[in-house]
Amino acid sequence: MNPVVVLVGPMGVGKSTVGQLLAERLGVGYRDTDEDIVAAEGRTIAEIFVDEGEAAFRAIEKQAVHQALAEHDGVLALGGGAILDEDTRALLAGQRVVYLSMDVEEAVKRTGLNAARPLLAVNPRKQWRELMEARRHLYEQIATAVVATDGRTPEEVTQAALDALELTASPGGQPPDPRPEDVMASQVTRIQVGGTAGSEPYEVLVGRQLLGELGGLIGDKAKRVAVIHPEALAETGDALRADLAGQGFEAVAIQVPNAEEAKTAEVAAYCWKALGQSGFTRTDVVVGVGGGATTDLAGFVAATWLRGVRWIAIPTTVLAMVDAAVGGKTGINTAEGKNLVGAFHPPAGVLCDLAALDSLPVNDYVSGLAEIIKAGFIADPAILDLIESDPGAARTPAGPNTAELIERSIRVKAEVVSSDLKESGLREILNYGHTLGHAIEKNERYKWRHGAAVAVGMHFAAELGRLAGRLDDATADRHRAILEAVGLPLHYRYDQWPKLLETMKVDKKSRGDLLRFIVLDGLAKPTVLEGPDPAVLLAAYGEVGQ
Ligand SMILES: NC(=O)c1ccc[n+]([C@@H]2O[C@H](COP(=O)([O-])OP(=O)(O)OC[C@H]3O[C@@H](n4cnc5c(N)ncnc54)[C@H](O)[C@@H]3O)[C@@H](O)[C@H]2O)c1
Ligand SMILES: O=C(O)C(=O)C[C@@H](O)[C@H](O)[C@H](O)COP(=O)(O)O
Repeated sequence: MNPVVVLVGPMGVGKSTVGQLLAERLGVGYRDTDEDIVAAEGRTIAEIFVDEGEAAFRAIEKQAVHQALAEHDGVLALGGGAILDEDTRALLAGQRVVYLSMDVEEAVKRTGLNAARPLLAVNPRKQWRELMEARRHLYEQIATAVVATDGRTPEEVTQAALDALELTASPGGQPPDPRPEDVMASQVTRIQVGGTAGSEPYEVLVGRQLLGELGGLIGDKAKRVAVIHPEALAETGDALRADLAGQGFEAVAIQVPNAEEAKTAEVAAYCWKALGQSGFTRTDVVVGVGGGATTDLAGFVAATWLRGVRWIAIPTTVLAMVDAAVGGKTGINTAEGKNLVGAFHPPAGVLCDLAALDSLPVNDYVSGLAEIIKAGFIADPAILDLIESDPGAARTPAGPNTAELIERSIRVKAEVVSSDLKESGLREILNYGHTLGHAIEKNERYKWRHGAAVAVGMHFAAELGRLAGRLDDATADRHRAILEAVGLPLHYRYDQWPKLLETMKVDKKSRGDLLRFIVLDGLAKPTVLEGPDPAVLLAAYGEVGQ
């Protein structure tokens, strides 16, 4: 007999609450090995620890866990340290195991100085950090699904576990057959970028709990690590710095302004100064954690310091995950335009931890959908189908297709930049919607979200394609429908056209006086439209301007 689901994770993560909810939803029984121990011993776990010490408790626990694994066919929750035992881990291999995770701050918030939890009686933050460090890889080793609990209600965690395991709730019904082979999907996805056309290969990882990968990416040559983060992620930046310091690096956190305010020469100079003052050498490493503005800046700082040092991107917005952090375009804005100063400098690795998206404001989340939709129109129409199947769900990280949308979009970008890193041809297709989009951003002094401007820009590009006789009506109309359905804008001020046109003339795709736009010849058939008739351009803007 095997449990349908085994729940593991640190103490206080909510295994009992979620376990009972899961059991209810699956129509099976619930059992908790900590409760078994307390009932059999007639003492609390804290009392066993105090009376006999941890080793004796672990022996009692091992026996209780092995018995429950053999007897129980419902949902089984294990104590936080049960996985420390090698035989127990071996028994769990091949079973459906869900690791409920939480970060250290959340753990301290939930359990604090709770004396009933014997391992955390003093200095809880330090103890938690050590406990997590020691156990995280063991949880991950045996887990078939990892479900983050931070900021989620027990009901949301339960649903996430069901989704991750692809289990259907069947209240009162038969428990599903365990299908261990179908649960690996929740593991980390690795997408390779580069490795062709003379560029170094690197990986984009998509999943949860990925920070354990950071040390390996930094490598053993680095002595110093600079963590560049925006104001909004001050705690994350500092926690990363502290973790890296704990691993023996001289780690500094460099806080920069949120969003586009970070992409200036002044902020880049501030970062250079911080690197200079910390004695940053060629073997040291920059880590950029944040949205696309932060990763663009961090990559640029890494590209320019000592003419180029290693950097790692930890994107925390959907837009940065699917686009900005991948592909090595780094840069800053100037008063004259968007990204006018920059360098091609690919990262050594990209860690897309989906849990980061839970704290992202909805407007920033939706802004990222513009680049996902772009990837759909230029290369992978399945993306459009997924969004159209439930546009409301696409607006939130809890939607059922979030990981697939992100991974598909990254694959589009990875394929393009792998064959044309420096934009000598094919890579221009990634600029779909950006020619007008960037002009709008500049006109708004970079106060508009990038994705919103790109959405208007894609609407314009679709109308331009249609009026130039390239794009069929159905595909052009599909632009409006899908952008509108997810809540992205389609229109901009009509009276601004002369200014926008002037800005577009210095777009990076322009050659001399020749304006160049990416348009579609059909769905997923991007092409370049050179020197369009000014009357056609104005007519296309007539559809967009209001
Ligand atoms: N290099 C490229 O290839 C490329 C591609 C696409 C876009 N970009 C650039 O990316 C930028 C836009 O990136 P963006 O949409 O990620 O915006 P952003 O970086 O401005 O982030 C949006 C806001 O969310 C905050 N934030 C980030 N992560 C958060 C989180 N997890 N929780 C709460 N708040 C969070 C940020 O501090 C910021 O205030 C633009 O500058 C654009 O030009 C670059
Ligand atoms: O990676 C690319 O190439 C792109 O064009 C992706 C765009 O989504 C992105 O906004 C990029 O920063 C634009 O680059 P730019 O060269 O037009 O500034």
